[in-house]
Amino acid sequence: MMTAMSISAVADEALAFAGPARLPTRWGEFRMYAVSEPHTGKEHAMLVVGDDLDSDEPVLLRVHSECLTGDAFHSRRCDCGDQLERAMAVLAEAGRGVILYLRQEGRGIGLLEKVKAYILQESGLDTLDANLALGHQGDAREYAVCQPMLAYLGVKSVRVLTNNPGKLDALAPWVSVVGRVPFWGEEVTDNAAYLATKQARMGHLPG
Ligand SMILES: Nc1nc2c(ncn2[C@@H]2O[C@H](COP(=O)(O)OP(=O)(O)OP(=O)(O)O)[C@@H](O)[C@H]2O)c(=O)[nH]1
Ligand SMILES: [Zn+2]
Repeated sequence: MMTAMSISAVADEALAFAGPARLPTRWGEFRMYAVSEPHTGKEHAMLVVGDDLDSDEPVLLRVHSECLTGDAFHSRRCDCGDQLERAMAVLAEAGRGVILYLRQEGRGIGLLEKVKAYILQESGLDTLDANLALGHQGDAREYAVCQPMLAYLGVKSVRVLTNNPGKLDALAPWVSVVGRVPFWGEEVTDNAAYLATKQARMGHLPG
């Protein structure tokens, strides 16, 4: 949950937006925007399909946190890459929707620390305890930047593709969250324990 201070910190900040540019994909054509956050140096992305995002009809929304290992390398330690592909397929099929791709790798701890966490997991810790053992929060992500990103697109109400109720709570102050679309990636041997831990210890809803 964001504090009022962190919400206003982002709202007051001059984000830089570039776009839209065409992004043709195997699922269909998206419009892509880049969003630069000066105070962190992070560059987020927005993928958009369809029009009239500012109408009263809720927009399908996926808020996806960066996972280089899953999204780019197709690692099966998690379900992130599969979720990203499914989100692109669902939105392209629906003909209207938004993906906010947030550069908060490793639930916000960064790639270096995530790899350290993976090594700890190889000696028996689960995904939550590995973060804690390294002195991090279990989930260090924050979603305040979603507010100006959605406002830039004119999005007023959303149906969110997620199994993480925390994301709905995080978005609720800024946009009308009218529903949730249950959303998960493929479960395989290599990610089964990870998915089980998310449900048992991190508040995730079952698929
Ligand atoms: N620290 C850490 N981060 C991980 C690990 N596995 C995946 N991640 C990161 O977790 C984030 C994705 O979070 P998830 O818990 O899979 O899913 P979610 O976004 O909370 O929920 P959904 O919307 O239902 O997908 C990405 O930033 C990944 O890089 C891990 O073992 N350790
Ligand atoms: Zn992942």
